[in-house]
Amino acid sequence: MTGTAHDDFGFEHVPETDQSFENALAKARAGERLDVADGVELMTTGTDSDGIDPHRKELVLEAADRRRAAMVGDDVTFVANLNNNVTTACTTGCLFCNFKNTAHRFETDFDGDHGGFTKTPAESRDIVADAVEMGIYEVTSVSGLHPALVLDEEHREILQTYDNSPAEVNYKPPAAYDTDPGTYTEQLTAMSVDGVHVHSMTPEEAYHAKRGTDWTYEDVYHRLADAGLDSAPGTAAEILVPEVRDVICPGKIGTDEWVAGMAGAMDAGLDVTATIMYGHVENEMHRVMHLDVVRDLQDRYGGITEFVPLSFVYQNTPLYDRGLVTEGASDDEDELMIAVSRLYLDNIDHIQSSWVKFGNAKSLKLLNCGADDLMGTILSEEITKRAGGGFGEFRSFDDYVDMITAIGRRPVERSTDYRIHRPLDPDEGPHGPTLGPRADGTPLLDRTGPATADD
Ligand SMILES: C[S@@+](CC[C@H](N)C(=O)[O-])C[C@H]1O[C@@H](n2cnc3c(N)ncnc32)[C@H](O)[C@@H]1O
Ligand SMILES: Nc1c(NC[C@H](O)[C@H](O)[C@H](O)CO)[nH]c(=O)[nH]c1=O
Ligand SMILES: N[C@@H](Cc1ccc(O)cc1)C(=O)O
Ligand code: SF4
Repeated sequence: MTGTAHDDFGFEHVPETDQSFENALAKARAGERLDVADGVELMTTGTDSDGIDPHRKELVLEAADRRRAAMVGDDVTFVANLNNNVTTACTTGCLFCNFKNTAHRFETDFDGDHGGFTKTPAESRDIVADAVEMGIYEVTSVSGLHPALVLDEEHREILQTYDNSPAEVNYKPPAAYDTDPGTYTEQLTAMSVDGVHVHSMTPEEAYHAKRGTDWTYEDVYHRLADAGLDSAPGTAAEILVPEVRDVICPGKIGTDEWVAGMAGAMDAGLDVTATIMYGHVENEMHRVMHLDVVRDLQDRYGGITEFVPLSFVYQNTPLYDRGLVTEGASDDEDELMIAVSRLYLDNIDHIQSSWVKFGNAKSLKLLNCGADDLMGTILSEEITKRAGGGFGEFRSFDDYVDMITAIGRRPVERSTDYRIHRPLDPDEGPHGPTLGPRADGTPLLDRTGPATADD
């Protein structure tokens, strides 16, 4: 629990169990499957009152670090990717989010500024083409739920029949807006430059792409894949416990819907990632219940390539403005989140340390707490920056090699699906990506200015 007392929100689920810390740790060390009570003991270090026991914390981190080495070895991986988000216009109003701008401010007859952006498919294509030319091979794209965004023209026709109650399906025609974002399929096709891997369409976006129809998630993800989608990000997960979602994102799809969306993507043959966004109003019981939902999903489908703990960036968010939180997760909480994710998720190979959320120093430390992947070059960042995070928008391959060799590990370029690995030799250089359609080892150069110094 972060910056608030346990009972502030009257939560039914609290971090109390009958298990002992010692028993939970023994199970973790022996490689036995953990249950929720074990996870809570490890996440809280089993203390009676609020606060982490520093010695016990080290024991948990050590167990997770050993598990990481046994599961995936000592390599630290990363990708050459670009974030290209299509629009910040959104109607959902999540209280942790400052990425979005209220959608009605983008309407042609709105008198005022919206402070965000919408890109046409042609603009998306130009941005991706430029980055592919530089050597990237993955584009990650997540967007607000713009009322004019639909799956395709067939979907638009269906939504137009809701003439009398367009609000019910959250639809408005593109003509109502200054900029037409096109359809999801048009955007994905536009971004599929030279076979670049397109990582897009969270379950929340897939829900938007099927609103007002009886289409299944599997249908919709099939059609998205035909348009160029290669894998789906498991954001929108936040905390997969209803009583927490009721506080931080009451307008969002529920836990069961998120699970159904991810399952549909995997049924359609796509890889997915999974995330948790923690360090706001939730407690350690919620975090471990979330891990349990993700592990169960992976048991049934097996298509989750990596788990990404996203530490809440609080500064510019409604949760902070309204006094519902006073800060984000502490260093101890971040370390234990990564470590318990590694120990609990015995069926997911890769745990990502997100340098956007943690900065260089902490993201490297987390590679010794159970994480094995250090994200990507991204070239552009809007979610964290708008929420008040200051860790920059770019890491070059040379930065990656320097950082990873500094902690005595081997830097390895990977494909998005982790199927291709290319180790980089620190004694050579300068380093650039080689796995992209136009990647010949030429170093990626920052187009956004130098990364912000963060440590
Ligand atoms: C900004 S949304 C965009 C995609 C889509 N609208 C959705 O909700 O799935 C993507 C994710 O960013 C993460 N995010 C948003 N605001 C954040 C914040 N202040 N701190 C950390 N993560 C945040 C959340 O996990 C969210 O699901
Ligand atoms: N793009 C962001 C990611 N993760 C994307 C990673 O590069 C990931 O490894 C790949 O997309 C799939 O394997 N994580 C963040 O925390 N923030 C991003 O902006
Ligand atoms: N871009 C998202 C994070 C994200 C994207 C894709 C993933 O597969 C995982 C995480 C953020 O910054 O919050
Ligand atoms: S998290 Fe996604 S759905 Fe929620 S307000 Fe932000 S952009 Fe909209």
